[in-house]
Amino acid sequence: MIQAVRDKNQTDIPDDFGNHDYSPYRFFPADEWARFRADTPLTLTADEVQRLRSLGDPIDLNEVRRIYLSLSRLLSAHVESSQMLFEQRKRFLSLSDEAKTPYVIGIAGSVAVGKSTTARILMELLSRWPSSPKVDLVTTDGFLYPNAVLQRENLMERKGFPESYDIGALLRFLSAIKAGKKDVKAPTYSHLTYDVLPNTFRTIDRPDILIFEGINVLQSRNLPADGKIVPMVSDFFDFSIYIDAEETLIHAWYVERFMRLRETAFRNPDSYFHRYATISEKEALAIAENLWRNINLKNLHQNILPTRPRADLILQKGRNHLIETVALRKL
Ligand SMILES: Nc1ncnc2c1ncn2[C@@H]1O[C@H](COP(=O)(O)OP(=O)(O)O)[C@@H](O)[C@H]1O
Ligand SMILES: CC(C)(COP(=O)(O)O)[C@@H](O)C(=O)NCCC(=O)O
Repeated sequence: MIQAVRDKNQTDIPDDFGNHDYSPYRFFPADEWARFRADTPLTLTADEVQRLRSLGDPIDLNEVRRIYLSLSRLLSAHVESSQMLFEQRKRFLSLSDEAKTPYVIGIAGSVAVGKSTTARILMELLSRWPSSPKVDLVTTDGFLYPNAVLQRENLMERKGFPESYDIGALLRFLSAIKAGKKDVKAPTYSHLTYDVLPNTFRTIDRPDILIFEGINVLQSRNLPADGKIVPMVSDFFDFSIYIDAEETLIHAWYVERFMRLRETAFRNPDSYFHRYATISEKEALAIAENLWRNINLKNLHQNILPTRPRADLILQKGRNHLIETVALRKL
């Protein structure tokens, strides 16, 4: 069974030139991957994992042990070597006042695939390594244009598509972070109001690691007609992760989450989706299916999945959000 998944995936992800004959990834079935945790201690408790997981994500301590301890060990090795290189370069160039810059990890994947849970678990685990006590997490939804702008530009049905983000603000944010600037402001988003929060920012002050999570973080931009070279979000990344699953599974997770939100968040009269808490189950299912098919699935096909081969590491999930295979870039 594992072998079948492995073989299928090996040809599923082509190399950078679209070649399906060999893959730039090395594929590890979850149980093999789990061995790389070596003697890394489990520093999270079952209660903490429960607090960190998103609605509908059944991740437990066993999954943290199986997948995330090895991953945090690998990432922390990357962070430590980049810190060592930074110190050596500083000595080599006799630079005494060079500001340390955060190590930036990007997390990409479809809506409802579970990016937030992965990001929060990694944040907690990485902050317990001595080399990176300060880890921050920023999500790209804060960089969406406000609903008023999306409505004016007829983009409400394109929320999450590249044109719905203020990409300039996003690049300015990452550029300030990577320049080692103090107190960089990150805009915030509310799933309750389904809108960016006006004049509400988080302050990011030179963390050791910044995790930057969102559906769009591995997208490249088309070159403008004037031939100017434009940066892309991933230019600021030191490491990137794509969370992957079969489309049918993500579809089910989206719809299940929508139906559970009807029992929880949508009951709040301030929720943008409050009206969906009171309609019949059949009507609500139709709305969820429609949102999935007309917005999120289209976005997955057109803009998210094509970025998967750009990731350094791919976590492939199966049923119940359990990770079955880890693909790590060899080159
Ligand atoms: N309409 C909503 N109301 C409240 N919370 C939501 C809503 N939609 C998504 N969320 C929450 O927002 C977070 C991000 O969701 P999403 O962007 O789909 O990414 P992912 O599922 O990959 O983390 C998740 O924790 C999810 O539970
Ligand atoms: C806000 C989102 C685009 C996710 O954005 P991200 O945090 O990945 O930048 C997504 O949750 C969303 O609202 N999609 C639009 C269709 C829907 O309501 O599901």
